[in-house]
Amino acid sequence: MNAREIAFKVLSDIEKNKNYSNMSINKHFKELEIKDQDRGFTTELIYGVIENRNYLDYVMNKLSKMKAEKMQMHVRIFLEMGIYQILFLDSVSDYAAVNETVNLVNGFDKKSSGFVNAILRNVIRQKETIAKVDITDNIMYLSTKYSYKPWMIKNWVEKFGQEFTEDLLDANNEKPSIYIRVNTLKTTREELMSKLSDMNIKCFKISTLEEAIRVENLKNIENNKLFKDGLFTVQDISSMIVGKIVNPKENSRVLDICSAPGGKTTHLATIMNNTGHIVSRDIFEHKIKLINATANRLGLTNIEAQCFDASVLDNDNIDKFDYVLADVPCSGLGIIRRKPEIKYKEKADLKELPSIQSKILKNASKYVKIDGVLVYSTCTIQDVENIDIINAFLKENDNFKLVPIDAVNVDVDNQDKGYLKIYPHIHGMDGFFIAKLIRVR
Ligand SMILES: C[S@@+](CC[C@H](N)C(=O)[O-])C[C@H]1O[C@@H](n2cnc3c(N)ncnc32)[C@H](O)[C@@H]1O
Repeated sequence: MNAREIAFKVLSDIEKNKNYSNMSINKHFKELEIKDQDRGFTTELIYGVIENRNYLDYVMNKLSKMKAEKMQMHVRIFLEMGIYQILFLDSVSDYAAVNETVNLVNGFDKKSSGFVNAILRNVIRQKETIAKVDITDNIMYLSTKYSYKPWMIKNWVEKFGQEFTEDLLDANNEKPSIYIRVNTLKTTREELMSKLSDMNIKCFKISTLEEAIRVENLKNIENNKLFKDGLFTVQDISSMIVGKIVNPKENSRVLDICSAPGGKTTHLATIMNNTGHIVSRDIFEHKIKLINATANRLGLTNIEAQCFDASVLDNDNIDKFDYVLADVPCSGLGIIRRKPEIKYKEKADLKELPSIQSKILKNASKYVKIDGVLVYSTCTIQDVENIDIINAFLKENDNFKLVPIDAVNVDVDNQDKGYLKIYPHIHGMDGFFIAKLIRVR
């Protein structure tokens, strides 16, 4: 199967089955045995189309009487793929973009190929004029140009201002770097970098985190021998910072109440040098095996994975833990670079989150011993899911207080106050919120 065909299959799967892009890509790449040289282009095409869908449909609508939202799904996706290649990919000639797309349509639905061919040729002919977004309303202009639901742009412009929002939108369209976390139980950063370099993988040390490496050209990770041997885990810097802030001592008792697939849990277990005991919970049974698989691969034996709903109070574990991490479910608006489909979430879909987050935080606090640490984190930049949750919690729980964060030097404006607000365009990493509290009595 060629790269464009696979991209079409993945895009259809994401749309039909509401799957996350990264999961659908992994699943299809595994099942379809894609050639190594096709992985990059296929991934770029999939992410490019999702990232720019509103804009691509806007361009399409300028040329077609039948509007994008009325088209059959497959015809629209073929057109989005073709227009994306013409307007965004310098590496693909206009001729190839049209011909390859039309060939694909022919094999799928012959009667639509003339229509697709005509639209794509018109895109090429009128490139200069149709590529421009001619919308005067600021919110609609930005939500078309950058492809977002208008409510998100409106929310950010009101909250952060125009310049901040545009910088954020630009950063969200950038390709995120890949970072790996060294399994310090099995190797050192230097040794791992040298082994990766032998595989022609470019490595760069991250000065602020001693276990972090930025890598380039690391493909087909699950089949990489060093990965299979458990020498590293793929994890963004922001997520590693959460582990650094919890920073559990050896032999302590830790509870991670929303822990699948286990990125932060395995980091905590490593920081503890595989001593003590970590109870790693998640509400989904099928995700528990992901935690166990990663722990096994990394050679960690101090993790006990359990299926448990964090919104239900577990009376058996009150006051039992030295450290509790609540890495709660959230809107994900800080990780749009990695999951661009988040741009199209409806406001209503996210309405319930703050009350779930508050409930989970409240329960999490009950498991913390006196003098114990409670860390709350999200991968979103929305105050309603972040600092507002913490402030409301502190109002009702004066036995907890925020404590200055000194494990990292990231958000100098806030970390002395006990929390970090991380933004992709300011800090060059996933957007996160992390608060550190201690139980004082
Ligand atoms: C942000 S993710 C956690 C990521 C994880 N800490 C890591 O670093 O790999 C949030 C997790 O919370 C889980 N979750 C959602 N609702 C939950 C609940 N009520 N109780 C426990 N886990 C829940 C989700 O299944 C998801 O795996």
